[in-house]
Amino acid sequence: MATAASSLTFSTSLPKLCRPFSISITHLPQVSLNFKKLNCSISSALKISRRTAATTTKASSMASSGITTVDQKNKKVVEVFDTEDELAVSLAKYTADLSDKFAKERGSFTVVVSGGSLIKSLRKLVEAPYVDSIDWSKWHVFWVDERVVPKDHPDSNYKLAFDGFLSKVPIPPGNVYAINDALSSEGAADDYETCLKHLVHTGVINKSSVSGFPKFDLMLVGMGPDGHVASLFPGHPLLQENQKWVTHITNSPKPPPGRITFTFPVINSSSYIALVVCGAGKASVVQTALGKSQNSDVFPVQMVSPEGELKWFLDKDAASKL
Ligand SMILES: O=C(O)[C@H](O)[C@@H](O)[C@H](O)[C@H](O)COP(=O)(O)O
Repeated sequence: MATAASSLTFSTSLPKLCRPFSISITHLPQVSLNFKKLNCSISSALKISRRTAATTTKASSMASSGITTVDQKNKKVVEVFDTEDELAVSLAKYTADLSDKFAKERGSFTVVVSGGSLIKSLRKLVEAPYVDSIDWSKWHVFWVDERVVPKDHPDSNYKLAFDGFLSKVPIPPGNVYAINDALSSEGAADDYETCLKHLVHTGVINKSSVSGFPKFDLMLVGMGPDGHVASLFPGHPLLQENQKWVTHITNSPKPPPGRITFTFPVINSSSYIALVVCGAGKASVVQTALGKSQNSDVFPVQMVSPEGELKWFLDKDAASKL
């Protein structure tokens, strides 16, 4: 495991983007919307089965542990856990399995994280058996969105991930791609996009043969109570961005206002997306996205439709209206 240090210098091999930076750490340290997929009833669209039993169960009883629903056509899986702790155990295994798969297949594993409660849900990865069994040297870590603040600021998604996860595993520092926080929001977004282009060019990040956008191996993302993902908020024009890989927002409804964010074409080119949603405050949006709600709003989370597999990790509170 990585050890704490009072001052760490992270550097990347990139001259322009993801420039080398220092941080002092005191304590250790194709947007084509497929509306056919949206608002469909789970009972009609998904094959529902118990993971641990051979019996078929009804959609209305989803809110109990170990129930998996599979939409084979759209490669969508919904799993509901009794507790967030059980969810975290399953999320760690899912991530570790994909790490093994991609490390073997392509010699690197490109992982994108969000901020928010997701980072806490990754805590089992830094425990046995995964902390010792995962080949962390193959990991390359990116942010699906970042607040444009210094890296040691309490609002920084980098700091959140570093304190809760990255400082506890031996990922090579040069494989951790933080934003250049010396730039404006617009400059940081352009800089991050140039960084991604370099890494696609050098083959670290795959490129989608379908969309032409970067194809990350795994995105681990949360969802806000308003249905936002990354920094793509309901009703915002950025939802329609279909050219840029990374864009910026200066009026985020969730503070702080200045952020960069991946666009939907990048998100939806992914091989795997784990959408991690916990808490009763998110149950209504989950119901609209996955259940029988008559709500005609289209939340950003409903625009998540990767080339590969989408897996929802829900706790029973978030699934309580299904
Ligand atoms: O920078 C951010 O604000 C996050 O990346 C954001 O997109 C987050 O993932 C969701 O808001 C869910 O956050 P919670 O899980 O904490 O509700």
